[in-house]
Amino acid sequence: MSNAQNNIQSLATHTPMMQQYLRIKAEHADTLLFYRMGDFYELFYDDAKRAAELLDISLTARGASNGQPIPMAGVPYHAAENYLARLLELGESVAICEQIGDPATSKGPVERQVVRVLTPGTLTDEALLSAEQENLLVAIAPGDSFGLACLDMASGRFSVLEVTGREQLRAELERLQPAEVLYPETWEFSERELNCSCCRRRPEWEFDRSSAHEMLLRQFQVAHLDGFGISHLPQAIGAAGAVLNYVRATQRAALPHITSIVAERYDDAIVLDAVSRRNLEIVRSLSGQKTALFNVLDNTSTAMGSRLLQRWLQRPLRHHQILEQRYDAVAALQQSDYHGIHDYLREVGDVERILTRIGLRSARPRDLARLRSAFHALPHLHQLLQAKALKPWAESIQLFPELADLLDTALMEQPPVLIRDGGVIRDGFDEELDEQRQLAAGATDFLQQIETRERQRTGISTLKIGYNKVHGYYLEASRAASNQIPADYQRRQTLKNAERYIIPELKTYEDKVLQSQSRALAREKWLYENLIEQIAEHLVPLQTTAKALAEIDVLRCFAAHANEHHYTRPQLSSDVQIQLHDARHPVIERLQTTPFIANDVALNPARRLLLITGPNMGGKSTYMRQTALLTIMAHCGSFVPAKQAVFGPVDRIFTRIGASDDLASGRSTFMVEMTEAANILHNATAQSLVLMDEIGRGTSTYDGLALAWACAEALLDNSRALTLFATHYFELTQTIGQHQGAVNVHVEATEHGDTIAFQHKVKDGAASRSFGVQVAQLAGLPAPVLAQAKRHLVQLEQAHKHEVAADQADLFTAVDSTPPAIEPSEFEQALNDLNINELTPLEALTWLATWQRRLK
Ligand SMILES: Nc1ncnc2c1ncn2[C@@H]1O[C@H](COP(=O)(O)OP(=O)(O)OP(=O)(O)O)[C@@H](O)[C@H]1O
Repeated sequence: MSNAQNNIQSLATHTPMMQQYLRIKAEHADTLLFYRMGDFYELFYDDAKRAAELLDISLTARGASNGQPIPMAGVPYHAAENYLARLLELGESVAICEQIGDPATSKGPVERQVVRVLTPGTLTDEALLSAEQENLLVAIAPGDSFGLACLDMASGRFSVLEVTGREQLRAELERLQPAEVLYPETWEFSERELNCSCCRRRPEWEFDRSSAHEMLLRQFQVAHLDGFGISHLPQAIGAAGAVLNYVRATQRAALPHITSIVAERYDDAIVLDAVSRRNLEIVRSLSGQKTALFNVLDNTSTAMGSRLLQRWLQRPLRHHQILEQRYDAVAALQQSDYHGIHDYLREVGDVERILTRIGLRSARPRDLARLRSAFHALPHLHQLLQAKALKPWAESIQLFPELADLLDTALMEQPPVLIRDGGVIRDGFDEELDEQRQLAAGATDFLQQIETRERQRTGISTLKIGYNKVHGYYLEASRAASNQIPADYQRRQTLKNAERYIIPELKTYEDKVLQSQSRALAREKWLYENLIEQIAEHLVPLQTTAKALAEIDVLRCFAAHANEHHYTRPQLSSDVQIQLHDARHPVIERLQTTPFIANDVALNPARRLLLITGPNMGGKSTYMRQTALLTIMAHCGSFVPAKQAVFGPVDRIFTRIGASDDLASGRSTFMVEMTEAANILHNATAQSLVLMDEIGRGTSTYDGLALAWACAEALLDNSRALTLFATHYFELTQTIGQHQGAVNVHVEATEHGDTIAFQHKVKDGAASRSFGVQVAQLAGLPAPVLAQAKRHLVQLEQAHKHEVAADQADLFTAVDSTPPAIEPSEFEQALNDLNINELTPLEALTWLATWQRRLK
């Protein structure tokens, strides 16, 4: 039991303020409570210890309550955002408890209330969010299938989906990368499976379908859910209910920016399992560096465009009609002034998130300033999007001239960050505000007149008027001038070198200044809220506009790549195939300084398995990966780096690339490899693209070869998937390579003496050798080890040949049996060079003894 819980049992023994704290804390047991005390947020007891540790701030004590010192840690109110961001990043949630009563009129502690609970998955504040990434809250409703609901709180995008089996669930979680996951408390599983650092058990009733249904109807103010196409997804509706329940509880406000919900169908997109997503380095690279496909493609103009590009890459669509529409748009944008569109989109900025803050009434003055520049950019953008193919987008973009006017007249040119101190609304916008401001300014002028007059009266040239919260307005003079102070001055404060005085006249004007200032501020806040209210009335068309702008941003980015890097419009076909002419790897061709060699790919039912052989470092993996990446790009609507590209239907992409131990789940390299292969063999269909890289290498040669052989056969005969199968088992070129539907291809390399040159060109036919030893030499393996390896290689190849001859089986005959040239060892060379005829017996013995010593 925590200290706080202990303490609440004996509330009466605490100070009144601690009683209030403990009562509020009891309702927020799992969250850190930021308790407002004047200019600080303070944390007490266990919260204080935890925050002190996580934030590296000092842990002190605040007085005592119930006879014990109270552990306390605090952060200044004005710097709280930084601390909050760090805590949320660490997966913590924070309840913000503000003073809502008036300290002047309160008896006992000022009334306080939790106004918001910040959790990693429900953030909307600009300072707490990363502009580059979506921040998703996902709820899982387990049952026969898994219902998933996913809310991007910062944009209001809400979607549901149902998947079957844990593998699909894992793949979706890998795609979504949620910031926070909710699940019913009765669900038995390991949180590790959820791929999220912040998992929360929620009461079962929050997932109840019928109350979820009711909540959704209320949220969208509709009579039934048919219009959203989610009625047939009962599990997912339960999950959506859990999301809404949670967000309501944490935000403590209406959620007007969540205006619809969409059903995603699992089969609408090319399915990528969790492993393949990671291996293909689509959005994140395995090394953590910015070398994923997304990093190369992302030259969007807005953060909302960049996030959309990630979403598209994570979920390549199978719907050819939508893809053709996107290709048409990219082609039209290629011909348009896409640099101009880029510049205007930069003016638009992250409208998507600003609109959410407008909806939640938490927008800041600079949000409105950015919205104003967006409104100014809209007519220009509209003008630039006149091409026929861009009509669907142009029609969704409205111009909002009346809101642009409103913001032009209402908002200062460069408003401050916060409305708190005013200075946001322009002069001339509101008569009453102007009047109060003039009064405040007039009184301030008068104060200045008093200062000048008093300087003359007293003869103290340094006399000046100042203000602080405790003493109000005062006149300050240096201590040296104290003998010149008139009798009507009343001393209020003594400083090291100065004295502060007040006079009755000053007090009168102080009241006037403060009153008019606070009236002006109150009026300004009211006007500001009104402004937000007026914009919020247009929330739905504004959101539609933002969505269209984000899509145009991504399509414009595709058009720029197509022009600048010679990408080609893909052709979509209803016949199963992937035909690429002169295709390049979109990432490697940009990152490496040497020229990239383009290659062809021809996969179709008659050529459904390409058995790729060739030297290490030859480019086998690159060739396979580029085929998958181009398939993904084409299915996002992007053009591709190739001279020609034709894609038939693709339902899934599977990869079995590279292997690493999965020590955490107790699986060895070989086990991981086989589990991934099993998944492919169970699930691949004739429309799947399968990449198999060196399957079987994790075990003994014959076991590995036998397994690779059997897997390739199963892919050819059962799944009939389009397969790229890279191997160093050359025996397979004679077995699988001759199978109907399979074709041998190889990456070219030429040997020059002891070294090897890679051509990286993929050609029909089988390769004969791996050149492993030569590649090892390039890698800097010590010369004696290399020489030894060459000798072993000859022995092994000869033994292998005899074995095969003995079995009279020609199946495993090495394609190239010429043993590589072997360099004599140093000893052999020395022996060879020895002229025995010229040696005395003693010299011969000495020579022998020297070599014996050396070899020992
Ligand atoms: N088509 C190409 N054009 C230019 N360079 C290439 C090409 N393909 C590969 N390379 C270069 O060769 C390197 C090795 O390629 P890759 O990893 O694909 O070889 P591999 O055949 O799979 O090797 P291994 O059998 O050792 O796994 C790449 O990192 C890249 O720098």
